[in-house]
Amino acid sequence: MSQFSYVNGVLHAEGASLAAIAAQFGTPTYVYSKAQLLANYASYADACAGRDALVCYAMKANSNLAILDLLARQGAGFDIVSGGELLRVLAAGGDPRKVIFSGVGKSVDEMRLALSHDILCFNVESIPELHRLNEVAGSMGKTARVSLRVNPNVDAKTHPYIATGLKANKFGVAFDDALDTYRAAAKLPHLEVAGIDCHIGSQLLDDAPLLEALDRLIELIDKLGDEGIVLHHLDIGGGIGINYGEAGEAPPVPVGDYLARLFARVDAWRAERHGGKPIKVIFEPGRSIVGDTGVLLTKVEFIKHGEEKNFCVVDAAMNDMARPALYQAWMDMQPVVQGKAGALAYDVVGPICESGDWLARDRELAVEAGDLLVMHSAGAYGMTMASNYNTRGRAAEIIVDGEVCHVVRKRENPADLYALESLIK
Ligand SMILES: Cc1ncc(COP(=O)(O)O)c(C=O)c1O
Ligand SMILES: N[C@@H](CCCC[NH3+])C(=O)O
Repeated sequence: MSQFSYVNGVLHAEGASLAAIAAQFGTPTYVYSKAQLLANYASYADACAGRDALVCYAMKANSNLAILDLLARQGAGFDIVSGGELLRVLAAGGDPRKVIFSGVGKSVDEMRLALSHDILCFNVESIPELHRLNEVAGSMGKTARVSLRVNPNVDAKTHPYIATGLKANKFGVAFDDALDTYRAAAKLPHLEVAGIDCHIGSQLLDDAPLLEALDRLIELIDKLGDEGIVLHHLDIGGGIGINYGEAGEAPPVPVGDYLARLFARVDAWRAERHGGKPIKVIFEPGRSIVGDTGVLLTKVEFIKHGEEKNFCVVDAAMNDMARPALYQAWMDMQPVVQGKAGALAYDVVGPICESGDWLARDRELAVEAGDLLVMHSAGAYGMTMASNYNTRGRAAEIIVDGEVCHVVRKRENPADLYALESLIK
């Protein structure tokens, strides 16, 4: 059940009116529901209960400290892609020993930082990265636990910009090169070969490609076992996609069903071919944890009737939410107050000087200047991909808990944006 619903014609987040939030805190503002966040996390945690499994929330989806803290308290680990994200985990009180470090371009400094905090595992993506990590670990007198990100060459059937498991993508080690790469890793003195991982793409509504990727990883684990390379974990990467509300969208497979199928395969393989030996299963979900946890609340500045189109100009823009501009993503927009007559087809656009600055196109909306709109399912890859283009301060972020609103990030003001700049003396 969604935590965003209309009460007496006004959209609420849990028990808080979005109209009241806009009046008190201004717009644009990201508003998140704590109950939704915890329910989404529980859909993974419950399916993992009693198993050797770890949910490493992919914090690139939303890295607000308060969100990380809430998840850490539930026992979550974190999937990070930078030293900055590790520092966020630490600042939020997360456990670095439940952190896995993904990404194709880890710097020496980032490796040092992660090793000094004894993270669970580095998800390594290339041979040069293995050598760099071996050297850095050696120089610190440490051993780095590594997993190889294997590219299983499975078609994730998602938007080409967010498919990552095909041969043409920059990510991972080719499936056919994986054994040799493991052999090379096993010889390096300051590395401990601990796992195998993959991430075939984001916004997958069906679990069939994920299960196909699992089968390919298992195939490799068997071959590695034959050579005496025994893995401690297998990491299947990101989670299931979510619905954005577009007509004709297929529903996402329920997380519990996906995990049940995945664990059934793992169990059968362990019993039949892995000699019953244990293996930890790691998940890196992002969007399915935070996507429908948040909305972007925005105010209509002007209604503009162009020659060919009607424009609803709002105070949020592509700098606040880049997904439509980047991926032509369809995001649902609804008025905060229901029941107005006189709907017209509008393009909802922001104030930025780019034709790509649109949030929604050809939507039937009954709106006038001063009205409030929300963009639904904006909790993932919204604030984390926001920029300061046009010297626009980034939006405030609020977490609603029942009727209580917590400001978990203040709105940026222009002085914040040029605080690090200086004039030539
Ligand atoms: C390595 C890695 N893990 C996990 C994720 C999270 O994916 P999702 O938000 O689809 O669950 C991503 C993003 O696509 C990723 O690149
Ligand atoms: N940023 C993307 C998802 C890709 C995430 C990174 N692997 C989105 O908004 O859909």
